[in-house]
Amino acid sequence: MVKHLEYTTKERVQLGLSLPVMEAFYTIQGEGAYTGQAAYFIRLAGCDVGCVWCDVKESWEQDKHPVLAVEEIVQNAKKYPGRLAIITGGEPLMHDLGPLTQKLKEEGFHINIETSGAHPLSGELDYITLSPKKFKQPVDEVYAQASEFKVVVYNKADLKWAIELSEKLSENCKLYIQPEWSKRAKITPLLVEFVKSNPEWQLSLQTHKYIDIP
Ligand SMILES: C[S@@+](CC[C@H](N)C(=O)[O-])C[C@H]1O[C@@H](n2cnc3c(N)ncnc32)[C@H](O)[C@@H]1O
Ligand SMILES: Nc1nc2[nH]cc(C(=O)O)c2c(=O)[nH]1
Ligand code: SF4
Ligand SMILES: [Mg+2]
Repeated sequence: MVKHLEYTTKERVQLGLSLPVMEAFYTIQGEGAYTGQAAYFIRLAGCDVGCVWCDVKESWEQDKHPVLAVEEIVQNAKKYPGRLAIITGGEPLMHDLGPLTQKLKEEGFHINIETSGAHPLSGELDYITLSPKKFKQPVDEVYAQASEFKVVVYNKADLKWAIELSEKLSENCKLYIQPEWSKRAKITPLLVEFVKSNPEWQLSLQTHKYIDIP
């Protein structure tokens, strides 16, 4: 019998050949060590972490967003002059990032990921931003591989939690604390004092929100 070579959409997503994309846009990285650099953001849909203060809750339900072939995602990225791609979500590690990152690499992209670390790594990633969540904690592999650790601080107790978790990171991982956006007026002054007392940590602000760009 002849084997079917055509995959269903569901099978293509399982293999990472196609991915659900909520949005993709060319902007400036607003957070962390790459702040200020032009970047093409690919926001994959689907998240099972459920942060109460998540600023993109529309991304959570995978089925509400179109599924695109990775070739199409990369063709769209290539329309812009920058060659920094940032894969975010939703939780991008819920998907197999092998085929997408392979195509991006073929086109000369440097690839960063924004992740909660709640699922194992996949694909070829140049820079891993781990932003841990109490709602579903990171797996050990992501702690070990993280380039940058970016803890969103919603209340004062989160600072103690950030220090405890940072024990699991590699020695050269950069450490950031970032105010939760709705609490920024109250929390930012605390974070300034924290960084002054703990200079191995740096302050990350969501600068894109202050200047009202995507
Ligand atoms: C929307 S998440 C998507 C990627 C991944 N799910 C994660 O949480 O890292 C992108 C970044 O925004 C941060 N973030 C989300 N909501 C935020 C908020 N209300 N205030 C500050 N940072 C927030 C996350 O912690 C993460 O670093
Ligand atoms: N400009 C800009 N920078 C960002 N850095 C991380 C973002 C994200 O939502 O993952 C983000 C975003 O949504 N916009
Ligand atoms: S893990 Fe990221 S996308 Fe998912 S709910 Fe938390 S902040 Fe939002
Ligand atoms: Mg964002």
